[in-house]
Amino acid sequence: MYKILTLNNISVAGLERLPRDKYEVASEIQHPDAILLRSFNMHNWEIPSSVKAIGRAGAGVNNIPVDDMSKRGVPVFNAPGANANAVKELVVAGMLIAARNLCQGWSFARNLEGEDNEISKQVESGKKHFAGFELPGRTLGVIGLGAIGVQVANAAHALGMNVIGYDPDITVQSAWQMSSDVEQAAGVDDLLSRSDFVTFHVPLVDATRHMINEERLHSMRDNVVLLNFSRNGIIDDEAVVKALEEGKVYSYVCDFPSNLLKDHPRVITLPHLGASTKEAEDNCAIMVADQVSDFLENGNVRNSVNFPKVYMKRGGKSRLAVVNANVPNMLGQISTSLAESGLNIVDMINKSRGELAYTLVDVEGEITQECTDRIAATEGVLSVRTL
Ligand SMILES: NC(=O)c1ccc[n+]([C@@H]2O[C@H](COP(=O)([O-])OP(=O)(O)OC[C@H]3O[C@@H](n4cnc5c(N)ncnc54)[C@H](O)[C@@H]3O)[C@@H](O)[C@H]2O)c1
Ligand SMILES: O=C(O)CC[C@@H](O)C(=O)O
Repeated sequence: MYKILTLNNISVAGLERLPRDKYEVASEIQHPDAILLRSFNMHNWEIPSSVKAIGRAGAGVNNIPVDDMSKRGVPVFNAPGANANAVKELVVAGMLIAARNLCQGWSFARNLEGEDNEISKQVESGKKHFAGFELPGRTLGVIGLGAIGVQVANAAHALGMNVIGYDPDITVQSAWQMSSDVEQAAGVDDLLSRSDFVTFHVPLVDATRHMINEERLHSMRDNVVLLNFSRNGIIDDEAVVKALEEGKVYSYVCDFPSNLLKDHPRVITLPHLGASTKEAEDNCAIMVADQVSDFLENGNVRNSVNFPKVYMKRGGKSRLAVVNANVPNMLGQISTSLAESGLNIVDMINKSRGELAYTLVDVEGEITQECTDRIAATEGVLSVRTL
């Protein structure tokens, strides 16, 4: 029986992929084999030594100590693209909400008082304060052209906007999926100087932290609208509030409320709703549950942020899964240990990623505890499992 600890609400559609005869799933459980989570902050939280895999039912993994997990030989899985449509829809909504002053107008309407004919008069005299502008012909800058950025770029283009994108590491897959009308910016500064709206779809890492600061805000067009559905920390919020007060920035729409932002009249904060649709929650949970169970049961690795992609169809009687340092002669030592136990190799795959290497070996006979202990004791081996 595998034990799965959930640290956030994970959609039932995903949990149903873990059958009860093989999996015990709970939000409190001792010695879990794997953890499923969404935004729970795992930094400064003691991850039990029994954990063999972590599944993030979402895209961003900045809440998980990925480097520490790599040192322990534990793969971290995520769900690339599974919530991209949900975020795209919210970005489009955010542009419209900002351009048409919908929050301010709604708040005005909700506070109207008096008889209906009096309300009608206030509506006609007050609405001039909420006049907005339209999207076609305006330029949207998209920073980060991965699963979400590409969908946002295509949707904005379909709405008649000019779209400029920047991503130094765009994948071939993203490039294929993106409208050929999306223009490539020379860099962040080039994009910022030409955009009426700027939206961010990058992971939070050292290189993206405070990518929008006071200096960059000055280089932007007047009345720019900023949208941050990526992560708190990518934009220097204090600098944006200053730029809003100076009239440089028109509106700031983001998914990360704070005391500084939540009551500002030109800031619209939402409670981290980007991925909060039934469809996205189901997609993410199904994807990570499948990936984690395939790893626990078969050792296969799909969509890991720290492990190489490894898939091997089951053959032979038993399977050995070894995580080790990516140094010479590990494979030689593993196969020697198997040979010393009289085990014949049926199939084998070995892949590396950075400092890690991962091997699956199918053998004809039963792998003994003595054999796994010998492999586990080999210098550079981080973990060994028989499956
Ligand atoms: N608000 C939400 O609920 C929500 C939901 C999903 C994702 N997110 C956030 O959005 C981020 C992006 O998600 P995704 O699914 O598109 O991820 P993704 O990995 O598909 O795309 C990220 C893209 O950013 C690019 N990138 C990295 N550093 C860059 C830089 N310095 N400049 C420009 N581009 C850079 C990468 O090359 C990649 O193409 C996630 O990491 C997460 O933090 C938020
Ligand atoms: O789980 C969520 O609701 C948010 C997920 C989102 O931030 C992500 O990075 O995928």
